[in-house]
Amino acid sequence: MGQRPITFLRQVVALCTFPELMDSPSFPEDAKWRARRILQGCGGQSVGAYSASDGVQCIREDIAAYVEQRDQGVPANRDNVFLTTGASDGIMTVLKLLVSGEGRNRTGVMIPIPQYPLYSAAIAELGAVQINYYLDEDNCWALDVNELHRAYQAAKQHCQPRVLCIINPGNPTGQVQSKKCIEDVLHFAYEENLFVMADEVYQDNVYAPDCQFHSFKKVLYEMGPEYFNSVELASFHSTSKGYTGECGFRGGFMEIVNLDPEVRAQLVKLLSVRLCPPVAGQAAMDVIVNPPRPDEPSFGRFHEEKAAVLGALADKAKLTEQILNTVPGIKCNPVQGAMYAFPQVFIPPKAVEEAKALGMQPDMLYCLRLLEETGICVVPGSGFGQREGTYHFRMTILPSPEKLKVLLEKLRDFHIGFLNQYSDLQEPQCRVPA
Ligand SMILES: Cc1ncc(COP(=O)(O)O)c(C=O)c1O
Repeated sequence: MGQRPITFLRQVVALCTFPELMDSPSFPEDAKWRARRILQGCGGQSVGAYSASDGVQCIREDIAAYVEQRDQGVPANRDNVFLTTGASDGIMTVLKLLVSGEGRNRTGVMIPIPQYPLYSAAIAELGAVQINYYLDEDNCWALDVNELHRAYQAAKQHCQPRVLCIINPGNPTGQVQSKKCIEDVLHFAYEENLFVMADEVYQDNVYAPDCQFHSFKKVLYEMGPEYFNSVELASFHSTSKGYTGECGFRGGFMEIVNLDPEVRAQLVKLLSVRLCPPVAGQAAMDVIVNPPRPDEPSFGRFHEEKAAVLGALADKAKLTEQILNTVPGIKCNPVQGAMYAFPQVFIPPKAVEEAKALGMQPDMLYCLRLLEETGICVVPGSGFGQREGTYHFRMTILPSPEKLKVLLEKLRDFHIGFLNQYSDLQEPQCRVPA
């Protein structure tokens, strides 16, 4: 998408992978210092060696310190931190750990709809029961605790709901949940004895001025010791998102609190089977949790680059929402965070009929036609789940502002042409009130 890598991160990883560069004057001392420390942490002094299965110890310490600072002093312990191969690996491993039983005793996993499809795929692979709870599109994709109760009660008839997954900020929906909402969710999890999986990979991607990222861990702490010492919570982070976008490094971590020691032992065994996450990815994760400090030489450049990426993403989030909402028959909620817009599109009944005759979802027909006519690739809402009778697509806000504008204008022309072709001259209308 043309985003330039954060220099400091690449410098540290380059030094770790090719330590001869330590002698080069082109690399700043703070990058060398971090690389030396990481290499010392790797028993073999090389990122080409396996690390401990739960990750390089000094990186786990840096992560614990970062989480503690992020959460304004809420204690974090490196023993609860596990490096992972991207967040995906952590999410899959935790689900694997939690799913068991047969028939009515099979583990049920509550997931948001729309969801990031890793969850439905993992649930299918593990043979768990998927329990859908719907996000409220009319309320900026907020999570309503009444909907959690509804989904839980219905599912209890045929499985054992044990896990509650939340994605905040949301993919594909781009919402940032309020502190009150997180409190309600944690209260519900406490009451129903659910294991909470908080996917917080977009924690640095919050753009709306009236929104703020609240970690589930911090909110749990603020609810008091009864909650903080009992609710089982796994939170996930990654090098793939934020201002780094280093998804190819496959770096990530999870922090798990209140895990029973015997279950923890099983987790360590599961993690050990896959040896260790990529050590270069662990080094990249370390830079994110241990960036240059104000008294270090790379501080200025690092913060300039970080602010430029996040500032551009915020502008593009606004631009995407604004342009999409000028199109008749498209309604887009504010992109408060993450990296996507998930607008609702009106698909005329004639197009719906045609899609059905072709054996495909109407939004798939729409997205395929868009791809064929314009070369623009967006993902149909049916891939993420949506309320019956509504249609959406997901697009990223990642292209440069100039490119994004051109893409959105092409999309608008395509959409109007699509409506004209199928509409029988009726007024296009979205189900979501304008
Ligand atoms: C909500 C969410 N969770 C997890 C992931 C997986 O990220 P990773 O690259 O860290 O495995 C993604 C990737 O898009 C995501 O959007």
